[in-house]
Amino acid sequence: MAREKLAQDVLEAALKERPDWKMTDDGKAIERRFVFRNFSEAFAFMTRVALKAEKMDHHPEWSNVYKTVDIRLTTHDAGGLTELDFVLARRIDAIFGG
Ligand SMILES: C[C@H](O)[C@H](O)[C@H]1CNC2=NC(N)=NC(=O)C2=N1
Repeated sequence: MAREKLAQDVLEAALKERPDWKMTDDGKAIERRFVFRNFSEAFAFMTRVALKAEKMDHHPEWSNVYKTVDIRLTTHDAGGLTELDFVLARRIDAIFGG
């Protein structure tokens, strides 16, 4: 899967398909906050995301405080957003949505 930075038009189209994510850092990353009922649910979600990310060899930047998980996606090798970030975002949304 491509680890090259996405062109502006492709980036805008990809973002439209992930309405819950917001672009940050001058278009270098996308971010979303996930809130759960408790820590156990938040951590279970993180475990599922971690396994998926490891399979993709593409890893989130994230933090967890109690029942909140903040995720930032960017491709370090490319210094910006690539197809991999949007594929991972879609998979994360699917895990969250059940
Ligand atoms: C060697 C290995 O494939 C790379 O270091 C991978 C690992 N996970 C990664 N994750 C993210 N988010 N960006 C990367 O550029 C990246 N590179």
